[in-house]
Order: sequence, then C-alpha cells, then structure tokens
Amino acid sequence: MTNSIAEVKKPILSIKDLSIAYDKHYAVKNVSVEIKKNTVTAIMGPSGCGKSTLLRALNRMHELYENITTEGEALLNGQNIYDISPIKLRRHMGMVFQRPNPFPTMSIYDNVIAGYKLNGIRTKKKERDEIVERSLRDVALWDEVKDSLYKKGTFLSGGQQQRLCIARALAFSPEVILMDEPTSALDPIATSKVEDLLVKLKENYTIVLVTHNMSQAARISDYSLFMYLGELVEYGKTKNMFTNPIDPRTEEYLTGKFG
Ligand SMILES: Nc1ncnc2c1ncn2[C@@H]1O[C@H](COP(=O)(O)OP(=O)(O)OP(=O)(O)O)[C@@H](O)[C@H]1O
Repeated sequence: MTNSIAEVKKPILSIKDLSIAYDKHYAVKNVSVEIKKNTVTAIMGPSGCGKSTLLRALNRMHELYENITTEGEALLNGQNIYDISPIKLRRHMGMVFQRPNPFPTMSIYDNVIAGYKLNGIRTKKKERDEIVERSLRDVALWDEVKDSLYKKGTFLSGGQQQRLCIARALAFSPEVILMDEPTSALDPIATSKVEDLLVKLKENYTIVLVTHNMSQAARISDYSLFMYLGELVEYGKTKNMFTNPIDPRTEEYLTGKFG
C-alpha cells in the first residue's frame, strides 16, 4: 500500500517482486518499491520481519549461501543488479553494518582506502590521499583524526569507528549507502552525530536505513517502508506514515502495540 502523494524525486533503485527464502521459508515476500534519489529511506518493522534480509539482497550478499534463493529483481538506475558483478555493484552501493567493524590491523588511513586495496585497484599516492581526506571530511571525522591517520582504526571511540566505516563506504563515491541499524551500538551523543551526518550525506548520496528506532526514522527519514512478516505493508512519506498510517498494522506498530 502506498501513501498517495505527488512523487517528485526520481527513483534510483526499483525493487520489483523481490522474494527471498532461507531454504523454503520466505523471509521477504513479493516486495516492490522505488527508492528515491537523494533521500533517506527507513525500513521499519518488528524483529524478524525481513528488514536485514531485504537490505542484504540489494548488495547481493545472499549469493554466497546455497540455501538462500532470491526471486524478482532490483534495478539500480534502470540496470538489473544481477547484470553487474558483485564487486562493481558494491562500488555503487556501499554497506554499513550494525557494529562498527574497522579492520583491526589497519590504520585509519588504510581502513578508508581498504576497498581499493582489497580489490587490487591501483591508485597513485596523491589520489589515495585525496580519497582519504574527502571521505573523512564527508563524515566530519577529518579534523578529529588528521594527525593520527596512521594509528589503528580501533583506537577510535565507537562513534568515531562507525563514522570511519561510513567513510570506508564513501571512498568509492557510491550512489547508494545501505545501512543496517548503524547506530544501535552507539551512545546517544554518537547516535545524534551519525544521524546529523546522514541528513547531510543525502545531498550527495541515497541512504537506505534499516532501523528499529521509530523516533530515528521520524527524525531523519524522508520515506519509510513498514514491513510485517516479510511483506511490505506500507510505503510513503515518513511524515504521512507517522501522522496518518493507512494500514492498521502500521498504526499498531507505530503506537507501540507490537514489535
Ligand atoms: N541465515 C539465516 N538462515 C535462516 N533463516 C534466517 C537467516 N537470517 C534470517 N533468517 C530468518 O528470516 C526472517 C527475517 O530475518 P531478518 O534478519 O531479515 O529480519 P529483521 O527484520 O532484520 O530482524 P531484526 O530486526 O531482528 O534484525 C526471520 O524469520 C529469521 O529468522
């Protein structure tokens, strides 16, 4: 069900009849939705409703597992993500996880540039320096770490580590950043910094954010999806969904009746 609003922004990602099953159990069922460019879109819903499964499918993370089947399609700028190699796709669609996970043996600098190194992409030192500075500036971390770039990433606070992981995702200048509860392991101050950052980043990127935190979705997302038992129950402008949900299940969830 879609909130009836004049849609002005262009879709960057079109998900069509996407279903994902673990063995024979469907965790995501026939989801179709268009994610608009330069927005923050929140995926909400009670535990186990398929939020992370849907997000991971967009980055083709399920293919490594034989028991997981994916049906339907997802188009990035009109191109089927299954027609792009996973490595190339991940340059266009970065991923940030729940727990900050900088590579523990690498310096801050090497963490930011890790995607290039791990994929064997050769770059000149000057170019690498520029990518590292740009990415760290984008996450408002440059001033905090510019004098300690060669210290280990794990020396940073939890919130700084998460911003470092976002910088690592930004190093390839992706179009879309997929985020799976990126603030759930952070304290309120670090959470608020990451939220401010996401609102700024949407000027240049499109953000798809799985969150358990309804007030976070209300604060920073432009559009929201509400999922229940693997189905997309409702999609629309966050403001409309929170003030005037269409489906009774959305209303029950938003008013804390379950989840
Ligand atoms: N690797 C897996 N193997 C089998 N079943 C899985 C696997 N991962 C998830 N599931 C099942 O798929 C369903 C959806 O899980 P998923 O993690 O996508 O939900 P979620 O909405 O992200 O939950 P949460 O909010 O608790 O993280 C659940 O029933 C879950 O048990």
